[in-house]
Amino acid sequence: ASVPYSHTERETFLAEHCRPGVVLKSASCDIFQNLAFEDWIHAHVDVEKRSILFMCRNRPAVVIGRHQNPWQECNVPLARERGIPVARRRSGGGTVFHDLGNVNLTFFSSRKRYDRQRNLRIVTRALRQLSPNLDVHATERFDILLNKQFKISGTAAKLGRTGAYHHCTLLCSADRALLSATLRSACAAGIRSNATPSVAAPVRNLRDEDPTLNCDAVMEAVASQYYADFGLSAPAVVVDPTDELSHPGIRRITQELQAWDWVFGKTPAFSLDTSFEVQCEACDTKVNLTVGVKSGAIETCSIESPQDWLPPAMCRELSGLMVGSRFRPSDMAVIFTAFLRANPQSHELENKMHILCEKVVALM
Ligand SMILES: Nc1ncnc2c1ncn2[C@@H]1O[C@H](COP(=O)(O)OC(=O)CCCC[C@@H]2CCSS2)[C@@H](O)[C@H]1O
Repeated sequence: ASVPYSHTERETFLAEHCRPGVVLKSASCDIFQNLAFEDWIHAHVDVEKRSILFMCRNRPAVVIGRHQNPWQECNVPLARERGIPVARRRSGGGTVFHDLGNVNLTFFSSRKRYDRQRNLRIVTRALRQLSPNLDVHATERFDILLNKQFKISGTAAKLGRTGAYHHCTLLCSADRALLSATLRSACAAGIRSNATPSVAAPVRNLRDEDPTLNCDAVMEAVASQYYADFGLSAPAVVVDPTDELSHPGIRRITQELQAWDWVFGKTPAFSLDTSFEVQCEACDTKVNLTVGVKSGAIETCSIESPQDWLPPAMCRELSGLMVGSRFRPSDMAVIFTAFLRANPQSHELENKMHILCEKVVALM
């Protein structure tokens, strides 16, 4: 299918269209819009005829792999508090952090020409062109390492029937403190599941090695290296992933990617076994929580508290109410409020219920 990438003149479009390879650069810094654009290209463009390199940067975001558990991979409550979206991509693999100091590159090609090492060679060559002394090499698992020890790029891929894409990150000047903080889970130790685990690695920014390197220079160098492979030279074409006219159906894809049911609801079944400290008459005591979650909904739940903190009957009733609801803060708030309305409690017990609700929500 032929696709007008932007509202450029017909001549320009035809010229772009006839090329065997084209570089597209996103006008958006929204993770969901950019992931939707990848999906859209994958579904609508005939990559047998020509290859595409799509480049974008995103505002801070955590991007998990298709078969991962967000609660295991990142600090979901912290991300929420900071307004950092968690996105689930369609490709497999591990979790990475994005911000405007991180460049994302997506290489679309036919399945026949799908070659991740070749794509990564384009990237490492471009980097060496900008900074000849840079020690950058792709590994067997398709990471790019700086000085043989620091990861600057991670890879994931999606193979279709005829077409495929390989996407990778490139750390230029990302916020490493925020990267570590968001990728440190608050409850990973208590989670049991067979979701794909990430492979944590020490990371570094290219800018720390060579202060002259920045995202724009890196994107430009990768684009020329990519074009050089086709014997071409041209500027990247700017595309707008919110343009429904040029990309019919893209809004719906964006909405699907943003939905809680996709990001959190698609988590492979898991159990969480954890405990938290609560104050009991000036001394600390522990409450245990065990939940089984399937398709984002709580299937089993048990709350165990010392009798003098919360009566066992109350714990049982609450656990019962939690079963069937979704593993997310808004659902918990509704349950705790409904419980207190139906069972008025002493001021002390009501206070304890609020504490319990806060502790449970802080895990979600
Ligand atoms: N932005 C970025 N770049 C490189 N490495 C990173 C990044 N963020 C985190 N990490 C490190 O990689 C591991 C996870 O490595 P792991 O190998 O488990 O996963 C990946 O690499 C997946 C890459 C996905 C690329 C897609 C391209 C466009 S949308 S996302 C993490 O624990 C950190 O140590």
